[in-house]
Amino acid sequence: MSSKLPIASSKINPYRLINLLRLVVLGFFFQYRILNPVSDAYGLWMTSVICEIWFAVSWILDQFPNWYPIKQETYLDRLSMRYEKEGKPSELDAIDIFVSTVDPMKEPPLITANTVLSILALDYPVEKVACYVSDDGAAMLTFETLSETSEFAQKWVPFCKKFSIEPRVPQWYFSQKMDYLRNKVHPAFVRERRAMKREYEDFKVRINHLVSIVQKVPKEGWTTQDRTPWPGNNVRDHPGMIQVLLGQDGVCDVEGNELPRLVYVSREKRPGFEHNKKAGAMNSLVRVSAVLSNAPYLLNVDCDHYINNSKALREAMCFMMDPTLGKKVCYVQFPQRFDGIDSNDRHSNRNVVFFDVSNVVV
Ligand SMILES: O=c1ccn([C@@H]2O[C@H](COP(=O)(O)OP(=O)(O)O[C@H]3O[C@H](CO)[C@@H](O)[C@H](O)[C@H]3O)[C@@H](O)[C@H]2O)c(=O)[nH]1
Ligand SMILES: [Mn+2]
Repeated sequence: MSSKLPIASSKINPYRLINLLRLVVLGFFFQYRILNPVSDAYGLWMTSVICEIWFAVSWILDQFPNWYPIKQETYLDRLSMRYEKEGKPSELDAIDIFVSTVDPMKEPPLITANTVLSILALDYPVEKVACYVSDDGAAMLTFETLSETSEFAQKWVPFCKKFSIEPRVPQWYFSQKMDYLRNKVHPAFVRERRAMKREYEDFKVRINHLVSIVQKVPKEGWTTQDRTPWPGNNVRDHPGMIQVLLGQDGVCDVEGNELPRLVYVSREKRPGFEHNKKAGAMNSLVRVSAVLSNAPYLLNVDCDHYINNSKALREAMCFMMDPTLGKKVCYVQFPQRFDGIDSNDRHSNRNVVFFDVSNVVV
């Protein structure tokens, strides 16, 4: 196969035009209603009839995209062929991944740890992945959790890569009710899986222990292991904190392979300054990552958005690094799926149409 073939393809989406049309019609209608407020019964009747007609037309317009849906395809093998030539270092572009968290009591540390593990175990050249965790809660609990996570990753990452585990999120992987031996041919798999499950349970207990300790804050505030006070003891007034946890000093996994970089960041907070929530956190991560790894691409996830497909970065790069399509694409949005939905599904999280059908790549 020629390496000149496109690595992603995309057809024009007529939906944009239809939406524009709907907006224009709706705009005219509202303008008409505002200029001619109704007071009599006939006017009210007319309004409801117009609304009904409009919703019918609108529904018909909604059907068009189904007749000619936008179709996007990625070709992972071609991406590899083009940018990962045998005997040469990979030419895939580097990606900095941002994870944000605030309050470890509302966003449990075990969830953040799982998200980070799913990132560290991604199928992408390790030297091209850097994971930055923004802690807006300046919580020592989050810091300690990440430190434990970096230790556990040294076992979890090689296990995932050796046996092509999916998804690379221990909590979800071990709780799946499926035949985990399917397609597994390695004789050591069962043994190593059992050992890894035990390791994960130990890890979970260590994190639970950390969570239980922080329930009672000492009077003088937290102190770090070297007895210095934790700089984030005052959440609203503290200096910036940056700690590289993986990806330096030659820390390798248990098989001797390198791991992606993992960095803890808690931006400076001072009273009287607007911190702009997540957007502010993302801004400071852009600055920190620019100094440390400065990758040309960024991936942004919340602490509870774990990556459920180890090839996700490659999928996105098919669009970004395609010689023709890549020039027109500025971001790729991944569809969201929800786990642990309550039985009544109050927020309609099982409805995947919004993410799967109207998902956009612009
Ligand atoms: O001061 C803050 C406040 C929030 N966050 C983080 O921002 C993310 C989203 O905040 P959350 O309150 O959890 O909003 P959600 O409704 O759960 O998230 C959805 O809505 C957000 C706001 O539109 C988007 O940013 C998210 O990506 C999207 O998943 C979380 O990771 C937070 O940890 C910060 O880093 N700093
Ligand atoms: Mn959230």
